[in-house]
Amino acid sequence: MTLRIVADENMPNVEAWFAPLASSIVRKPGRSLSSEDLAEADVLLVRSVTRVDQALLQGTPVKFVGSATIGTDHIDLPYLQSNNISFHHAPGCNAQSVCDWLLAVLSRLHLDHDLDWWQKTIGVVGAGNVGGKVVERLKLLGCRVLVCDPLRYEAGSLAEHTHLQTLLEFSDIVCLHTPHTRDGNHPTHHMIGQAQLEKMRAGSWLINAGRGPVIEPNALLAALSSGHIQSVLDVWPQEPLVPAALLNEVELASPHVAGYSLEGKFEGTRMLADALYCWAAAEQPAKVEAPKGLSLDVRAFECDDINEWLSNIVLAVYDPARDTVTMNLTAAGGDVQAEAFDQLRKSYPVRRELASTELTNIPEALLLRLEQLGFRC
Ligand SMILES: NC(=O)c1ccc[n+]([C@@H]2O[C@H](COP(=O)([O-])OP(=O)(O)OC[C@H]3O[C@@H](n4cnc5c(N)ncnc54)[C@H](O)[C@@H]3O)[C@@H](O)[C@H]2O)c1
Ligand SMILES: O=C(O)[C@H](O)[C@H](O)COP(=O)(O)O
Repeated sequence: MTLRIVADENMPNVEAWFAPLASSIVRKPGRSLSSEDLAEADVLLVRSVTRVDQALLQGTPVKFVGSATIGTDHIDLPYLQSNNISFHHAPGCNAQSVCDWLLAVLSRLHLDHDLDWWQKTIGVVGAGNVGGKVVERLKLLGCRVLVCDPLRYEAGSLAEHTHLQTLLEFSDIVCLHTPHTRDGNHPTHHMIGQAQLEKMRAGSWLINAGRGPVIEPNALLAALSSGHIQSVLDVWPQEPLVPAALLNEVELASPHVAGYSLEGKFEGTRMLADALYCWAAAEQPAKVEAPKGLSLDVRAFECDDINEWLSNIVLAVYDPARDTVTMNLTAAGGDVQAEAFDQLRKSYPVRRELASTELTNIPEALLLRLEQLGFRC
């Protein structure tokens, strides 16, 4: 079988994985993809910025859609199903990346705000691929963790569940890892509004790396500008627009890149390749391996305080302060416009995961803590 493939221009390794199956591979900017672009396509490979629905697909020959993401809120799944279009996504591909992003955020908050996060109560909302990994890692590191995921709890796949209101009331740090949903018994659209923000402890932290519209923007702005809470945002209520008023109030800001490790991106494409080769009943080519990661000499980051030392090592792999500076420079005192936001994501520098980093010169006193953070020592 040979297939005509149209793929988002920001998806890595498409040619390496798919060339043996393809008569053509055409790359397009995901946000402006139109049905004309798909007039001669059998396969469409997208990321989260392409709305895939009847308006895009009707009248096109597309029979397979793959999204190299965990989120599926950009896909009209019932339309695809009723039109016999095969759909596959990449659950879990970037879960480790988001978990590492969060550890980097906490490390930066430790250095800048004396936040001894490993001694705090951390509330994790949404315990799927990302939230599940985050919970496991934070518990290993000694945090007291409260978990809220009513869907998994009701399905019997979560042992402990704390109601959202209680979690907000008792957490020093709240991390959101839910999708954006409007239907069902537990929709997340504007799930965190004024009433929920008021419940949060004074001076606590709200971190969102799930989906922006889970938080009601006006209520967030009010809670931040009054100083009641502090916030770190990777995803934004009106994304891809980031209003200056909100950007100026958050402590750390990034352009929806928590899942953008090289490993996460590679894995997203690999999972779609698995699905497409299986669908086409064809034999897959050899795996495209991620290049070797960074090498760091642990002694080079030495400080008297072990926690500061550990934070410096995590931040040497990835420092969210860098993304914050870039967002603020892009905004230049105003809003980050949609095109600029997309450009930041498109040109995002290579970021590696903690587990791919080779550490040398590790003193015994740090070994266990480094392993608990996710380094392979
Ligand atoms: N910022 C990024 O770069 C990035 C990267 C990966 C994923 N994400 C987002 O984070 C979300 C989580 O990713 P994932 O891989 O864990 O997805 P997942 O589908 O594996 O898990 C989502 C979890 O949220 C739970 N959930 C749904 N509604 C809820 C509610 N009202 N309250 C509490 N929990 C609820 C679900 O039951 C599920 O367990 C994704 O849907 C995606 O939108 C963002
Ligand atoms: O849903 C996901 O997997 C993440 O939000 C993902 O990182 C989004 O990245 P994008 O597809 O927009 O490049």
